[in-house]
Parts: sequence; C-alpha cells; structure tokens
Amino acid sequence: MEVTASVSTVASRHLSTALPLSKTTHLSNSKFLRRSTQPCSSSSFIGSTHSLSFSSRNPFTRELWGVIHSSSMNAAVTGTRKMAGSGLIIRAEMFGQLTSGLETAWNKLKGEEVLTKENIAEPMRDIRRALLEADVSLPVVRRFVQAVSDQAVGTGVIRGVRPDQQLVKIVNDELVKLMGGEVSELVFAKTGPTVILLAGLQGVGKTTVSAKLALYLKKQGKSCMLIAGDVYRPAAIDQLVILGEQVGVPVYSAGTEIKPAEIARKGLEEARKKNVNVVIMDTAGRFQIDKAMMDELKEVKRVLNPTEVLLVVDAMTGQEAAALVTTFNLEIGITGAILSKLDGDSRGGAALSVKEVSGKPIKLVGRGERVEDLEPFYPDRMAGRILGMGDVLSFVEKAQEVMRQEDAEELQKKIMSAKFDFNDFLKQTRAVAQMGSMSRVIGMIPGMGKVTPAQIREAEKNLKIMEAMIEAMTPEEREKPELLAESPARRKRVAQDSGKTEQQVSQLVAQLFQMRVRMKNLMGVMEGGSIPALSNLEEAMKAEQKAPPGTARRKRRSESRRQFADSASSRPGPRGFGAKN
Ligand SMILES: Nc1nc2c(ncn2[C@@H]2O[C@H](COP(=O)(O)OP(=O)(O)OP(=O)(O)O)[C@@H](O)[C@H]2O)c(=O)[nH]1
Repeated sequence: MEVTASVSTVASRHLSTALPLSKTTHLSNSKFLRRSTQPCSSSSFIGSTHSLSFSSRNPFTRELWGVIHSSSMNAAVTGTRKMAGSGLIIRAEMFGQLTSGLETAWNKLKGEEVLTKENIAEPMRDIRRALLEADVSLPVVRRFVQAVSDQAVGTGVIRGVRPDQQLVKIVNDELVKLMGGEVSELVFAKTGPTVILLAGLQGVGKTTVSAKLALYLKKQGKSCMLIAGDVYRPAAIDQLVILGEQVGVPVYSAGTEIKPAEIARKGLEEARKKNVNVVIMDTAGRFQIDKAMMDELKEVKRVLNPTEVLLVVDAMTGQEAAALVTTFNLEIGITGAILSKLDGDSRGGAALSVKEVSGKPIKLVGRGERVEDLEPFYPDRMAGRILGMGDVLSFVEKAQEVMRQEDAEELQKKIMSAKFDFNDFLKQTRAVAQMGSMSRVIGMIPGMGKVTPAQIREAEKNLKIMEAMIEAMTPEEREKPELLAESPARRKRVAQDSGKTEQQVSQLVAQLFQMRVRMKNLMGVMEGGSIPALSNLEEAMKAEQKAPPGTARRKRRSESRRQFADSASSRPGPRGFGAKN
C-alpha cells in the first residue's frame, strides 16, 4: 500500500504554485508510519517534521500561522503572556478521543522487537476500548479486533519497521476496509433526470443537505432542481426556497395541503420540462421511525423511481445511525447514506459502523452548516484522519477551489521579490478562511492534529484583529507597508480606526516585514527542483531554523532583523518603530 502522506508537499506547493494533484509523490509505508507516529508537541508543531513538509512549499501558511499565533500578539491583546502548549495536548480535530485511544495502543509497543500474541494483548484491549468509547457497535468492534490481532501476530519482523508502526499500518488498512474500502460514487441515470430521494429523521439535516447536494452537483456541471416535500413543517419549504436561491437552483414547491407523493409527481414533471440533469427531493422527517412515515416514503419512491435513495443520518448519533440505515434499507430500500454533522462532537461510531452494520455505503459527508460543506466520503482519508494523519487530500481540494493558479503564481513572484504586502496577506488569510473554520483547516494538515482548541481560538481571534487593522489601512498603505513603518501618525490612525492599540498595529507591520524576509529565504531554499526530496527539504528547513550564529543563513536572518531594527531605531523615542514624522 502506498500512502499519499507526502501530499503535504503537494498541498503546500499548490498554495504557492498550484501544482496538479497528479504530481503527488508517494512515500513508502515505513516513511508514512514513521511520520504518522512521530510525536508532535503543540508548542513545537510549527517546526515539526510534518509541518515542515507542509509549510515548506507554502511559506505563507507557516508564516501566517506563526504570526497569528504569536504569543506576543496574544499578550498585546489580552495583556497576559500565555505559554503555547502547556503540556496537556487536546486534539482539535474530530474523533480526537478515538485517535488518542489508539495512540495509547501503539505506545504500549514501544521498545518491543516483534509483535507477539502476548505483547499485543494489552494494545488490543486499548483498541477495543477506544472503539467502544467511540460508539462503534459491539459486533463490529469484535470483528475488527479479531481481524487486527490475527494479522498482527502473523506479521513477523519487517526490517526497519517497528512493531508499533506495523500495528498502525494494520489498523489503518482494517479501518479503510471497515468503512467500505473505496469511495462510493453517486450513480446517475443514463437517460432522463437522475432522481435523488432524501430521507431521514427530524433535524438530521435533510433540508440543508438537499441544497448542499444541489450545489455540489452544480459544481460538477449538472443542472439541478429541488423538490420541497416536507409538508409537515411549513418552515422547511421556506428554508429550502431560501437555500435554493442561495445556491442558484430552482425549487419546486406546492405548499402543505397536498400529499408528498403528488408533490413528487408534479415536481418530476416540472423537472422534465425544464430538462434538468438532477432532481433532489427533500422529505419530511419524523421524531422517530413510524409506519406512516415509511408508507409515505414508499409511495414517494414508487412515484419517483429514484436513481439514489439516500438516508441522511446524524454522525453524532453514533452506532444508532448505523441501525437507522439498516432499518430504512429493509423498509424502503436505500442506496446509501449521507453522514451529516461530522464537524460536531462525533466520536466516530457512525462513520465506522454504517457500512459494516447495514451493508450500505456512506456516500457523502456533511461537515458544517454552510452550503459548501458537503464532500464525498473517502474511507482511506477518514482512516488517515482517525490515525492522526490529517486529511490532506481534502485540504488540497479545498485549496484548489479557493485559490486560483494565477493568484498562486502572482503570490510566488511577490514573495521572491519581497513585495508581499497587506493585500496579499488579506487575500491569503481569506483564502484560508474560505476553506472552512481554522480548526478544520489545521486538522487537515498532517502533524497539526495536535493543536489545542485554545490555541485555535486564539489564532482565530488574532486573525480577526489583524483583518480589522488591515481594513483600516488605506489602499496605498496596504500596498506599501513602508508608509506605516515610517509614520507613527499613520499607525495611530489605523489603530484608532480599527479600535486596536498602536502597539498592535506596530507589531503587525513588523511581522509583515519579518514574513517577507523569511518567506523569501524559504522559497530560495526550495528553488532549483520541482519537488525536492522530502528529507532534503526537511534538512533545509531545520537548517533554516537552527542555523548557528555566524552562518550565512543566520546572517540573513539577523540581517532581516537588523533591517527592521534599523527602521525601528530611527524612530524618535519609544513611540514605535521607523518613525520619520
Ligand atoms: N454543524 C452542522 N450542522 C448541520 C449540518 N447539517 C445540518 N446542520 C444543521 O442542523 C440543523 C437541522 O438541519 P435541517 O436541514 O433543518 O434538518 P432537517 O433534517 O431538514 O430537519 P426536519 O425538516 O425538521 O426534519 C440546522 O440548524 C442545520 O444548520 C452539518 O453538517 N454540520
């Protein structure tokens, strides 16, 4: 098995040079395992091996994180200096508890030479406990643990691969298998419109999913139409109409005085007239399964003869979601599930149980309230995420959506000529914001799984503060940060207009200059090869960070500091840096 761990390189490269995914380089298993099991403390993650490979291709990301998370900025904001990473590491990303539970298992194998029946007994108990705590159904846990144990004992010694790493690999492969192995694509009708019928209990997110799905398919070039079939909740029809407008998709509604099956028939007729590619029908949810609901759905299904019948289930309901998929499948016959609210406190039980329990695949996942927050369900990426690998491919796709190639190239040019300005800064931070909440974006970056929620909250807060300050700058000041560096009066105005302190504005300007120099240096280190060997890159990055005094790099860094310090020292008195007026 090849694991695309090094897509981190691609992810970051994409942001700077928008390389196509096909240039992904693959790491061998052992490298993946080594990387995935390396501890990464929250306080040092910026310089960790993982984030080195990620950020090295995109100096901005690393710098952005460094700047927005700088403790000095926190101090300026809160008046206290906080230590980043106080020892207690909490995973910011979903399935955190499961991930840590599994980590406990591998950690017990540290120092062992080979996997044996005896030494895996305790780790297997940890795995079992972690899965049960994640609300995975018991029969699934039993089968899983059995499959992993059987393979672990039979593995023998693999040169260069530690037993704990071997166990990670076995668990990874079994997790992928458990979740269905392959991505289960939506099926489209060969002729006429493809009809997708959505079902599910109350409040699971059907109406939201209808609009999300329409947008998702629209992005693939398909014309869509929505049918509002929730006749029991008038607000659901209004909600769908509003969401339809938001995503630019027509909504067929016929009020609440008409039977859902009749709405379905008329809606389908309308869709045929309009010649749309895909029709998505939202249906009424119930508090719990009842016969009336099932009969109604059966009737709607008969009328629509849908290509897909997808049950929307709430990821937070754990194994209950899997049971629901089974019941709906037996009652009305479904083609798959959509797991909603995977961004919430889901422990993983639903994602891990649905396929195994019901035999029906999860086709899509909802990961947020926004209409953009719907993605295909990738079992391998989900396994990677559970194991703390970070969902890099999803990140790359998101990045591709929000970052145009020209922007990326222009940015690179600016970085190389040290002309990166506040407009670029703003554009980049917004591109990151567009990818979803920072916690999600950070969770997708390998090695950044272990960031404390407090750190993310601080970073998000800092980002807002910075945006406010940049927005208070004139277009000229944004383009020429020197103007601000040289004028305390300008900085004072920006501070007043943004409601921040002069110290915060000065600090932001200083950070931009430091970023310019450091990013240019990093890009320089990477120039000369398309995708440098990861190890070389890491070395280069380490050297960049740890260059001893007197070396060229160290000199460059001190020059950059001096450059800024020079402007700082030219100011009159303690009011700020670079003062000329
Ligand atoms: N965080 C998060 N919230 C979601 C997601 N999907 C839906 N929601 C929220 O869940 C709530 C219920 O969503 P609806 O789409 O109204 O659910 P429904 O199944 O149509 O509800 P009924 O019509 O009452 O059956 C709303 O507040 C949505 O914003 C998701 O993936 N993540």
